Amino acid sequence: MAGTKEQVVSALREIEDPELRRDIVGLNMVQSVEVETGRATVGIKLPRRAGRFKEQFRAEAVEKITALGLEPEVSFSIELAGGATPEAGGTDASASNNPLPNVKHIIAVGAGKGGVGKSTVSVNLAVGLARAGAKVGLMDGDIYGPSLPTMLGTDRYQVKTISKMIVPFELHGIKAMTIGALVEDDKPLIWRGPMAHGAFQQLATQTDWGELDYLIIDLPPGTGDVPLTMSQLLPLTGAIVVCTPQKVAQDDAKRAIQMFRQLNVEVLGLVENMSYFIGDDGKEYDLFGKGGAEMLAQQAGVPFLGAVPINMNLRRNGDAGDPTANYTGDDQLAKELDALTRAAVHHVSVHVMSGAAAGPTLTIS
Ligand SMILES: Nc1ncnc2c1ncn2[C@@H]1O[C@H](COP(=O)(O)OP(=O)(O)OP(=O)(O)O)[C@@H](O)[C@H]1O
Repeated sequence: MAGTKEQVVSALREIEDPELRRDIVGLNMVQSVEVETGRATVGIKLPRRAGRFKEQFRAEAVEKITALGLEPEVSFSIELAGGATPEAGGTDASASNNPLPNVKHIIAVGAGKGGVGKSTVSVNLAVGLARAGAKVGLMDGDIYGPSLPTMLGTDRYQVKTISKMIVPFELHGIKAMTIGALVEDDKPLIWRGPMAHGAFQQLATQTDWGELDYLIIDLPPGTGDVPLTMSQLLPLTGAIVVCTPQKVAQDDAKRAIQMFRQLNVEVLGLVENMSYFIGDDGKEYDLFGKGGAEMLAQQAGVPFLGAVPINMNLRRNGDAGDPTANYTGDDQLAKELDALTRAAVHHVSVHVMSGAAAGPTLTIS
């Protein structure tokens, strides 16, 4: 006897999204299933991200339905909810007002407090994503105190422009640009509101980023002009907030989460940096009280992306402008950074799949 509708649904549950590692029924991709007179008609709706898996899903669905003794008819649609591309969070990355239409995901890395490791997380996330095969750009949005010239070693290179566009540095497998490369060394960077806006805008839109899977933006600490400019200018996928375990850092992180929410930017997750220290005796020391950020994440209802320990190689390689060495010279550190990268990608995907976030809608006057 030919299969029933329930059997078709349970067969479709065996088809897994290769990126999210969840089944297509659980991910709400299967929109309709009809079984009538020996024929199963299935409608599958894919978010744009998953469009490339269409033929793979079709082949699997056809095979499974045929095995149930039914004639398969499988149709697909690609989701562009309300004209917005879920790939760019709630905002419309294909709209004419998007200055970076060739960038799939823009992720800001912020912190309520200075010195907690925002730039360290930004750089290592960017390099980690690139090492996993993504096309990645890293923009130093910290226009007041750029760290990327040191952390990436860009000070060894000259900035070039072609047709008035800044050519980003290509190093450590990523493209990068920083205000530090455009101004004189050691000069204090004092920007009034409109100038800060202009500097950020120029870096974001006059750098020739080309096609990117991810553009990571390292923000200045705190809740000032730059995040506002950014949320007005760019269709962000979301933001990652970095904090250290101490109570004061968490209070500031709470403010940063609140700020992103007010700007209508999805908080993709919280990272606890300088979480603990592993001594030469192999013991773990919780210098600052590990675990606070995870609790804060729970309270604030945001994902916890992971903990990065205090690690001397991380500091040394940061000072030497060699982030690649974090992934090649210290297995434990590489494992921790890889886990962080994977968690970030996972939460980007989950957020994009949900298509839930309303993106920034303000425009610059
Ligand atoms: N987990 C860590 N282990 C060891 N050193 C670290 C770690 N995280 C950051 N550092 C070091 O601490 C210093 C400050 O880090 P970083 O510049 O990333 O912080 P930030 O939050 O971006 O600072 P700012 O507020 O100045 O922008 C750097 O020298 C960096 O190498």
